Parts: sequence; C-alpha cells; structure tokens
Amino acid sequence: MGCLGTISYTFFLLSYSSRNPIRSGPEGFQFSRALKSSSRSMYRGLSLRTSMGEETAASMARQDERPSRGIECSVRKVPHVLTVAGSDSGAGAGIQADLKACGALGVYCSTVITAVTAQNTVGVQGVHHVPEEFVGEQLKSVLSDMHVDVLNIGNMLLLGAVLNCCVLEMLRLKQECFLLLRLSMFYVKNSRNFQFKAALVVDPVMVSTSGDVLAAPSILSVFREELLPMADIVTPNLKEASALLGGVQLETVSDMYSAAKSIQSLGPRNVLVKGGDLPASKDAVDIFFDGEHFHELRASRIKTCNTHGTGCTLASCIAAELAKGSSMLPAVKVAKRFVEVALDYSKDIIIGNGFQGPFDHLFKLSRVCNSCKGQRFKPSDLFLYAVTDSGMNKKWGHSITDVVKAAIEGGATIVQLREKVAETRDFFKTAEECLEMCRSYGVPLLINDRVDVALAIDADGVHIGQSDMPARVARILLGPEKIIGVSCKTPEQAEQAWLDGADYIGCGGVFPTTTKENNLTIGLEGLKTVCLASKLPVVAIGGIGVGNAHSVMKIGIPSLKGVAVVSALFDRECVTTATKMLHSVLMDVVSTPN
Ligand SMILES: Cc1ncc(COP(=O)(O)OP(=O)(O)O)c(N)n1
Ligand SMILES: Cc1nc(C(=O)O)sc1CCOP(=O)(O)O
Ligand SMILES: [Mg+2]
Repeated sequence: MGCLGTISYTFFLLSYSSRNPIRSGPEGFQFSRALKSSSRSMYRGLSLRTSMGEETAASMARQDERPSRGIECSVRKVPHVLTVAGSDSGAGAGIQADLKACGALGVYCSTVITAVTAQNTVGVQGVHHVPEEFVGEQLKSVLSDMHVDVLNIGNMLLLGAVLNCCVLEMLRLKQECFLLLRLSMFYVKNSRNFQFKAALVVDPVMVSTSGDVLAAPSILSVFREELLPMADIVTPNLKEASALLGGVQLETVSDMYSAAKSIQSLGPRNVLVKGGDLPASKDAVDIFFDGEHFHELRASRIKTCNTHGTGCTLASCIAAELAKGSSMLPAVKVAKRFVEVALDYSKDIIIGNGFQGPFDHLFKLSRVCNSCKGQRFKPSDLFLYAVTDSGMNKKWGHSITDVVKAAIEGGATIVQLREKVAETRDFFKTAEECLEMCRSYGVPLLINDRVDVALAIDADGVHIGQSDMPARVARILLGPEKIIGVSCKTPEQAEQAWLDGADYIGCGGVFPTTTKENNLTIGLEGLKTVCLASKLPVVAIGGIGVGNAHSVMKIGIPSLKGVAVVSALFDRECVTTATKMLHSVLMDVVSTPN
C-alpha cells in the first residue's frame, strides 16, 4: 500500500478550509469535526486521536515543562523551515542550498530528503530515490517533535513516478502539519506569545535550468490538482509555468502576467513566475500575483555562470522570511534581493569544471574573511594608530578622506574614525569612502563608538570605551572576525575586555590631553600597571606626540605595541609630515637596543 493508504485520519479535524487553511488565525481555532477514521496509522506521531497521537498532543502540552537538558537557560523560539527536497552532492541546489539559504537568513532548517543525487557542475550522474516509507519516517520524526513554521517543498520531489504517492502524502502532511501547529498553539497560547504562521512554499521543479523535464506528465496533473491548491506560494520558472499551463509559449513579460494569473486560478494563494530565462531581457524580471494585484519585481541581471541552485535558494529564502513572520510580498522581495546579492558576490568564483557552477550563500561570512585577507588582526598594526578628529579637520580645512590618506602615507598602521558630531548619514558616507581608501592601502579601518556604522559599511572593526556598548555585545553583533578595541584604565577593565572577546586595549590618558574632555590621566605608571596585567595587546593614548612617544615605548613591556594619537597628527597643517615624524621616533625606539 502506498503512503496514501497508510495514513490515519483518526483525529479531530480543526475547523479547516483546504482552500485557505492558514488564513484562520488563533481566533479561528476550534475542534469541530472528525474526518475519516482508520484502524492503522503509519504516522501515529501525526495522528491526534490514536494513542500515539494523543501522546504527541500531550507532549506539545508539556513543552513548557520539558525536562532541563542540564543547562539553565531562557527559552527562545527559533523560526523553523522544514524543507522537503533532494540532496545534491555538489551542494549547489536541493537540500544543501536550502540549508545554506535558511542558515544565511538566520532560520533553523530541518530536512526531509526525498532523493539522493550523484551530481556535480557537469550534470546529474545518478539518482537514488529514498523509499517513500522512509520519506514518511523523516517527516514523522521532525513533525512529531519540532515546531515547524513553514513547509518548503522543493527540488527533486517530483523526480520519478515513485514519488507520486509522496506528493499526495505531502498534501496530508500539510494538513497534519497544520493540525500539529494549531494544536501546539492551542496548548501553548496561554503560556507563550505564540504566533501562528504556518505556510507551504512550493518550488515546482519539473524542468531543470538545462531544460530537462524532470516530472512525468502524470505527476503534472497531481501537481496541478492536488499540490497547487494547498500552496501559499508557488514559484515556477518560465518552463515550469509553461508546463503547468499545458505547454503555452511564454516569451514576454506580458506572457508572464497572463501565466501568473492562470496558475493562480489553479489554487495557490500567490504565484511568482520567474523570468530569469526570458530572452532579451536586461533585468531579471519576476511577476508576483496574489490573486488581486500584480507586482513586477526587477533585479539587475548578474553576468555569471554560477547560477546552479537559484530556484531552490529563492524558495527557501521566501520560506525563511515567512518563518520569521514576514508577509508574502516582503518575503519574496527579500528572497530576490538575497539571490541577487549572492550571485553578484559569487560571480567570479570557480567551483567545479562544468558549465553551471554553484554560488556562495554564505557570502556574508566569507566577505568578512576575504576583507581581512586571512588574518583579521595583527597586534603590530597598533604601532602607529591614527585617530581622526572632525574639529581639527575643520580648523585646517582638511577633508577626512584627505587626512586619512595623508596619515597612511606618513606611516599610520591603523586608522580609527572618531566622529562625535556628524549626522549618521553623513558619517556613514564618509566612513564608506575612508574604508575604500584604507582597503586600497591594506590598512585596517576601525569606527569609534558606532557598531551600527561599522556593520553597515563592513569596516574592519570598532573601538569602544567603558561607557559605550559592552564589548561582549559588540562581539555578538560583529561576529568573530571583526577587530574590537576597548579603552581601559585599570587591570580589572583589561581583564574584562579579554573576557568579553576584545582584540586589544587602548590605555590612557598617559598624559593630559585637551582632545578628550574630562579624561583621567593615569600616567606612565598607570600604563605600566595595565600593560603588565593585560592579556591583550595594548596601545597607549592621551597627549602622546613626537616629544614623548619615546618615553612611552621605552617602558619596554611586551604587551605595549604602539601609540594612538589624535592632535599630534591631525591638529597639523601637513598630516603626512606630522605622521612621518612620529613614525620615525617610533622606529628609533624599536631599532635602538635598551
Ligand atoms: C585607541 C583608543 N583608545 C582609547 C580611546 C577612547 O575611547 P572612549 O573611552 O570610548 O572615548 P571616545 O574616544 O569615544 O571619546 C579611543 N578612542 N581609541
Ligand atoms: C580619544 C582619547 N581617549 C583617551 C583615553 O585616555 O582613553 S585620550 C584620548 C584623546 C587623545 O587625543 P590626543 O592624542 O590629541 O591627546
Ligand atoms: Mg567611546
């Protein structure tokens, strides 16, 4: 017996509209009628009236009382997509793409694997279908235990007639998934702020990008008649849209509008017809139709061969955004933007020898690593640390980019933008320009205080003080690769900076300064104390210039790596000359034996 016949529907069905099951929110929830009953239940974990089903329901009721896993921690709900798809050994598409896309968007992704392919960038060398019972086993495992927000039915599901049953199974499971979600909502609604947002995303992979038809005609009808009416969104490419509509020619944007409308009339609540293959189109145009309104979504067409997996990725991103609570159109827009950026980022990467390569979903991570050229922070970068000051630039009629360039040409080894008065938008723009400049010289650029600006421009890091955002939080926000410096005046602060995951400390004021108001001067003795205690590299700051830099560096404590200066460089007519002079003093210290 196929999967279909083995499902038990011995459970109370919720007030349920198969046309629009997720539209009724918590208010619409009620047990109303029993559906069919059957004595056998293969999927007892999904059945709510069998003993196993009652257990499932009960276990949901107990979620708040779940036994401690040995660690005391608060409970945080994670958006969760369950993706049902095939495995791509080349990892560009299928399950692997779904996992990466969801991960990149901060959403948990569980998986049900329907087929395993031997595949690379050259082609598909083999397909091994997972037996349908075992597809069911996987579904049961996930759905009976975990809270799933969105079901994403993707690539490879329809590959091979054997999966016919599984398509139908999906229909049941979609219903059961809703039931579970609604039940879990019922049980937890008094104890948690639970938002019901289950949805079904369907990527109708029937025709591959290379033009191969992956779905048998019999499956097409199952698809049209059974799966589409359940879908909250279906995302066909031009060839799939054509196949769904009986082979109509789709050659223009106007054809795509008609196709979106016709497919929507088959039942899905929303349709996204993807025009990536549209001939003679400058942009990548997709047509979104929600049954009432059309939206023409355009993105720049990225010139790249690395497009394998874009369809799965787009669908997964939509699912991920829905799981986070987004409504449909914004989810589609975010997904499209994600794919565009990922393609652009990956346009020149080379993986495999085939014609169509994969792209990098985790570009955000690699961007950080690449920008640091494999070594994110070198303590020696603290040697001559230039900290800018907009007041001084104004006084001398200097632009910030000019002084940054001048300082670097004079020998600055790291630059910090310290901007206390500018509007955020102006600072953001300036910081972007300075970053480009610093990158061209291979000098790290840090942002003073503003973790948001550092993140926005992808700067190399931040410098924060004792009254700024805690370094521990900045580390969480910036990730492991960015440089974080912390101002410290005491050994205790230095210890805390180390615990919080900082990379270096700035220690001062070594001498009195007029650049920073009400700054406590700790003197050379205070500097020595902190340097001796610090597990992190130290840069000295405060009133340091050509006249006293020598005495600072001469304390000779190994953790002291350099000096940070503002006025000695920037309260000068010629910043390059001032920087060169300080650089030469510092070089004298390191080249003179004690
Ligand atoms: C290298 C370096 N050291 C110390 C400071 C001072 O930071 P903070 O105490 O946060 O004071 P402000 O610079 O924000 O006024 C620094 N900026 N750089
Ligand atoms: C920004 C800053 N932080 C200090 C600290 O002691 O933490 S002293 C200081 C100002 C340093 O400017 P100048 O080089 O012109 O004295
Ligand atoms: Mg600060």
